Amino acid sequence: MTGAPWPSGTGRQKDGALVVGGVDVRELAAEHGTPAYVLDEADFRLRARAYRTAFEAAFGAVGAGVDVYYAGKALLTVAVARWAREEGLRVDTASGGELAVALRAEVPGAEIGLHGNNKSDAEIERALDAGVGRIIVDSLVEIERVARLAADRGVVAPVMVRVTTGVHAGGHEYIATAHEDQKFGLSVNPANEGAESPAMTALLAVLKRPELKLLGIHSHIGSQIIDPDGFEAAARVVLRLRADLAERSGLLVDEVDLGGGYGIAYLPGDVALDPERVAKDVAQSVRAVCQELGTDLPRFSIEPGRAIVGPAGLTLYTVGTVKPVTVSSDGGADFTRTYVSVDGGMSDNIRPALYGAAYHAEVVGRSSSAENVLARVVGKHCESGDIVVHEVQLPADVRASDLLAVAATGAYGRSMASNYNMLPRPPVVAVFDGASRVLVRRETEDDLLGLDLG
Ligand SMILES: Cc1ncc(COP(=O)(O)O)c(C=O)c1O
Ligand SMILES: N[C@@H](CCCC[NH3+])C(=O)O
Repeated sequence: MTGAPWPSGTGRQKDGALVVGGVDVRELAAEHGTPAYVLDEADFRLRARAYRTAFEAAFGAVGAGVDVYYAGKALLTVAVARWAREEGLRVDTASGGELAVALRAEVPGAEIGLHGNNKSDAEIERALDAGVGRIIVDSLVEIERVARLAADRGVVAPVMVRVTTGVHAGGHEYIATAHEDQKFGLSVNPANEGAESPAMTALLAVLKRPELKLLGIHSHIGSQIIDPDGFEAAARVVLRLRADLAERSGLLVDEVDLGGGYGIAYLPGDVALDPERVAKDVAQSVRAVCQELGTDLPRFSIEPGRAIVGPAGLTLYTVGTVKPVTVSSDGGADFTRTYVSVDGGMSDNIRPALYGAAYHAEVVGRSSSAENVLARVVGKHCESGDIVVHEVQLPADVRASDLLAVAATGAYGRSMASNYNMLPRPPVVAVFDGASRVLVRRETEDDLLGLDLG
């Protein structure tokens, strides 16, 4: 077993045990316990480099520069932020907490972006004090607040305006972000015919404030996108808005950010978005649009998160209760589904419950010559929707104390984890070149009880 959806270089030993980053998962389980998030450092670096080099090459070829920001919301630890930076990426943050991690990792402020549809004054102040390279503003009221807080400090805040292009893309309604009826950004479409669009109003409002420097326009259309057409469509809308703004104000802004959203393989046989292909397609289309509009090419940036860290991670669990359940099906024959319970669940991966996300799992501590059976991997929470993998074929002899790994959990697993049912959150363990290292330690009951003041 090698290749997607597992980290590159993952394979089986002769006795059937899975090896990731050169480390046998049985060793990982013995040393760090389960459940554990395992992160293949080499795979992360490979993907970070692949995105940077693909976009630099494609955009360079059409005469445009590009910066790649790693979207920290997918998974941000101090080491991960350092890896991103060492691979030539900047870091995109979406809260004061993420900003704190990036700063702890000594990412220079100038290489950090701050997002958020509801930033607090404290978060904006922290960003200004850290000298972040850009604050992506999300509303008219925020423009006024950033300007006021910058004025208090006697600084000029570099800002981008997040716009919604109306391009609908992404794997699930909750992760599509550029349609009209949701909370992010300012629409490029006017509320009434002939009126000014909220996006244009915001851009002009920024230009009026001497405490703000308008760097450019930002668009993020959604997440887990497999068809690159959405990026091209959104780029076209943003470049047109940029040209309209130049006509209105005389200023052709320098930068355009196309956001993140690059899709990955979750299941065997899934095809991930190819960074080289999407970079080439988008670069060629932005050159064509700029030619049509008669404008110079801006500097571009992108913000991939999932595509860098998702496939680099897997979650290692120990199997507990195994229960065959007879399922009666409407009109068809009854069938048996084997419920395989593991020692984590929706607290370490909420994505199946939240988005109906599909994952792949294998028994990884041994080989088995048993036939496969239809299985459902479930967690240990008090919730019937606590499903880790809806449907997967597992060997019929799957049993308590087996190690089970779920692939492609690097993104939005740990970062969206909770303590539901007072479960301590699992550690993040990096593997590299035959050795493992804890990046974030396992929580303990004392950690949780320490928050409870009685
Ligand atoms: C503004 C912004 N940038 C980047 C990302 C990262 O997205 P992904 O992890 O899908 O690349 C997101 C999340 O969807 C986002 O909201
Ligand atoms: N959390 C989402 C990604 C989108 C969030 C960022 N806007 C997921 O797990 O797929």
